[in-house]
Amino acid sequence: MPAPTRHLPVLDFSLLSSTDLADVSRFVAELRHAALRVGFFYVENHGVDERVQREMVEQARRFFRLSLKEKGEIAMEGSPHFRGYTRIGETARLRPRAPTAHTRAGFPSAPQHPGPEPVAARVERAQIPGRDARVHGGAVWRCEKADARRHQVGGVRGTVRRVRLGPADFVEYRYPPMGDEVDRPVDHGLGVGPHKDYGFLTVLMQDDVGGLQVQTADGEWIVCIPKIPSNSFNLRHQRRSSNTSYSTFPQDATPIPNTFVINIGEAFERLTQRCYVATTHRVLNNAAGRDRISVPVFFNPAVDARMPDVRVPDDILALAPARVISDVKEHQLLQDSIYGVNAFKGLSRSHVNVFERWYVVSEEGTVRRKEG
Ligand SMILES: O=C(O)CCC(=O)C(=O)O
Ligand SMILES: [Fe+2]
Repeated sequence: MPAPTRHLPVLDFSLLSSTDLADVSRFVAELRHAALRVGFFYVENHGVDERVQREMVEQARRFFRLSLKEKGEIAMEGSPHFRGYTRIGETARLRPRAPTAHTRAGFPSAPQHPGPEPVAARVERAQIPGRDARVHGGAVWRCEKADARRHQVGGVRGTVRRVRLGPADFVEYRYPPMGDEVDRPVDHGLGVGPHKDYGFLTVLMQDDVGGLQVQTADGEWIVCIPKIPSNSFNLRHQRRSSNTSYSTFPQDATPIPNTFVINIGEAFERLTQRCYVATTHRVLNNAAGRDRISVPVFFNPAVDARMPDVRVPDDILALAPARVISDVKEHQLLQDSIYGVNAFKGLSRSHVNVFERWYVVSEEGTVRRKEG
């Protein structure tokens, strides 16, 4: 098995639309390599207008600048489905030493469940000053383009299609810098601690501040410099790297303008019998003195979807990494075949206050909604 790579690959998404099949095959081969060996990669030439991306980040900034009172009106605590605003330090305040304690504010704004759920509906309809609904629509990555080609990526063609998808889960995050006087990060400096995403695929847009880090299969939190041979950005890094070790680099999925960062999640890992491993990642509060804004879109199975048992071809299984070291504990990983059961457990761990407000655990250990 080849050694795990220390570069985050950059994939040219436009190859997928090429009329030359060799381009398409190249893209698929690179995608397979990126998903198998790194679990994290950038895409460029994705077709989403830069103006829309800028507007999206601006919109998130505008949202986070609203008063705590305004944001509090759509606080997550009001939603049994873990939708809505979480303020800076909420998890840190509740469990300062817990690994889930971190310093960021978040606003998951897509409704998770169909049907009448008053708070989710309120969040969806909320009249947020300066918010332009068209930007939301435009910024969702054009996945259907990839889907239309239906290429076999590592022997799981058709498999993902057997799992019913939920609505894309759209979140805006703000990470204050270390030393922020008002929103002081917890001392360990984690904007969000080591974790794997729960679902299939995460497509992340980030501003230019940086702080996202990736853990390699050998357990190191390393330098993930993008590998773009023809790009001047990377040439700068390469020159600096000529006689230094990787670890002297900033250990970030360094922002590259006009790219998205993509990673696979635990649902994909489970579905492929851990052949494609969801990569552990974290975000550090930065020392740059500026807020960082990120906008991940999570593509997940529907909450009530059952993950099928899929036979992964032997030649693909043979490519699976023999051993992956991760800061995420095994027992926190997808154990249940119903996707939503796992997602619920994860959300309950991260948002203890929301869980305690809406749910009780019976003596036998079952969880149910509180009455009234
Ligand atoms: O903000 C980021 O860069 C990553 C966020 C993240 O990993 C998550 O919310 O799952
Ligand atoms: Fe994540």
